[in-house]
Amino acid sequence: MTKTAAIIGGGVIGGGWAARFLLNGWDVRVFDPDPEAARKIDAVLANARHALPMLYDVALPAEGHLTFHTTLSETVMGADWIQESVPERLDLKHKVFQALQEHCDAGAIIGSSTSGFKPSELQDGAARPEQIVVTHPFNPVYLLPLIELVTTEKNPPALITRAKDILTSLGHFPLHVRREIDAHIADRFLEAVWREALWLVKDGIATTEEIDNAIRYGFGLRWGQMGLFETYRIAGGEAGMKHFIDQFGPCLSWPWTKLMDVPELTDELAQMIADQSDAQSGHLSIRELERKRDNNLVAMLRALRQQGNAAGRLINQHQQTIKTTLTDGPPITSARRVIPADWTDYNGHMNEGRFGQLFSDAADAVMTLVGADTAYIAGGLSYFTVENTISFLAEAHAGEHIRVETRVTQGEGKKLRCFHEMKRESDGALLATSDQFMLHVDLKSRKSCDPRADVLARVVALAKKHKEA
Ligand SMILES: NC(=O)C1=CN([C@@H]2O[C@H](COP(=O)(O)OP(=O)(O)OC[C@H]3O[C@@H](n4cnc5c(N)ncnc54)[C@H](O)[C@@H]3O)[C@@H](O)[C@H]2O)C=CC1
Ligand SMILES: C[N+](C)(C)CC(=O)CC(=O)[O-]
Repeated sequence: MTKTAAIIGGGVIGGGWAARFLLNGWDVRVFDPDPEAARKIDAVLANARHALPMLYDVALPAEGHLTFHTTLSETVMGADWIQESVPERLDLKHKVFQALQEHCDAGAIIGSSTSGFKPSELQDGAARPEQIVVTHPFNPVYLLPLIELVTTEKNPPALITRAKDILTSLGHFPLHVRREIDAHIADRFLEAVWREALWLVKDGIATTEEIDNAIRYGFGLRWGQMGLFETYRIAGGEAGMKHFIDQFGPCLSWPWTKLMDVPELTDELAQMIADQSDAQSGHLSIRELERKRDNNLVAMLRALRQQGNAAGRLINQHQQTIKTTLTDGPPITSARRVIPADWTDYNGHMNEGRFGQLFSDAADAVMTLVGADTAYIAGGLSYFTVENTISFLAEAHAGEHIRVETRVTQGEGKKLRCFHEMKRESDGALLATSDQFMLHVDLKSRKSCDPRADVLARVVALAKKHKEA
């Protein structure tokens, strides 16, 4: 049964949560008194629909239904997950929890997006404190995996486990913060870095752009794949972490940083920062900046997927849980996906090599269907493509949803031949075809041989069925 999420507060963060749930097949109800809320969520959704599917090599589940509601009761009634993302004011959050707990199921999980409040502060005075946890996301919520799940001893272990499972099923990485603390874990770092940056601007040491350059050309790249401690472990050389601490630890008490001291945010300082930021990025609208950020994030995350590391490993694991059903056809829908931005080239369209990749993925699906799957290959038998004729019929672009339809045109002995048609989902346009001829091989001798009897029987039956249809 389709699950339902209730989004309370549909601003920057609520919109991101709505997109994450919707694109993973949940129905989403939104409550936000702002008359502009639907328009704002639409804009976030447009970004999410462009970016999130590009992360995966398979199609995401069918989108859920999005509805807007004028009462809190209608929004939360029967919802499985309620995500509060109203402005960062404790009195407002208390008011919202009080009102929604009058109508929501006692078994529903209530997550708060709060950047800084501790869960015990949120639970204070609630009718059912055990339902309320902090689920602190990172912007853009639809792309960044981290959710800081902060709990108290009032939250039953079963609820915490369920919360982790649901977040994981959405492609998130739930980091369980077991001991609550103001601003959780990540925002404490972000604040420290931000404080230091404000000093550097105020003291005229660096502009906003120079500070951003110091991050994006250097340690920002390191942090994205190894974090802080693993990076510093390497920086200690062969002697490792202990040597690193001995060498650089004393610097922490030298006057390298202003540490806890916060510059007064006078109008003058705020204006200086705003002016520098305008000079740096004012030529792009917020939507253009978001699109640029999202495309960069997708490309970086896909690179991490290829290495099977950090957030990339998580996305690989999430993809395994997305169900794709292969049927005999004809035709077999052998691939369905979105074209990622990093598959396009200097001509502004999908590069020819990626057409080959897609047809190769389609052939893999046919192999799985006949039983020549990963276990079969690990056992030493497989198929090799020996001939492939591709016709390029129309351009394909980043963000387009496409599918490959395959007919098995020959299946006898060692021979397996497929005719693939790549189509655009939106209008059914035929983008390319591939006539692919494969031979069954023994991976040890690297010579052609007959398939295992059961695989051969399926290949023969499939070819017969497709010929007769
Ligand atoms: N913006 C960010 O980078 C991040 C924000 N957060 C947290 O997310 C929460 C929301 O922040 P943003 O989305 O940035 O704020 P926002 O100002 O963009 O959105 C807040 C939304 O809540 C709505 N709202 C106000 N009162 C409401 C009520 N009684 N019921 C329902 N909706 C109501 C507003 O109309 C607005 O659309 C805050 O707790 C914040 O700390 C967490 C992570 C990152
Ligand atoms: C600025 N902020 C404290 C609201 C930031 C966050 O909470 C997380 C983020 O997305 O950077």
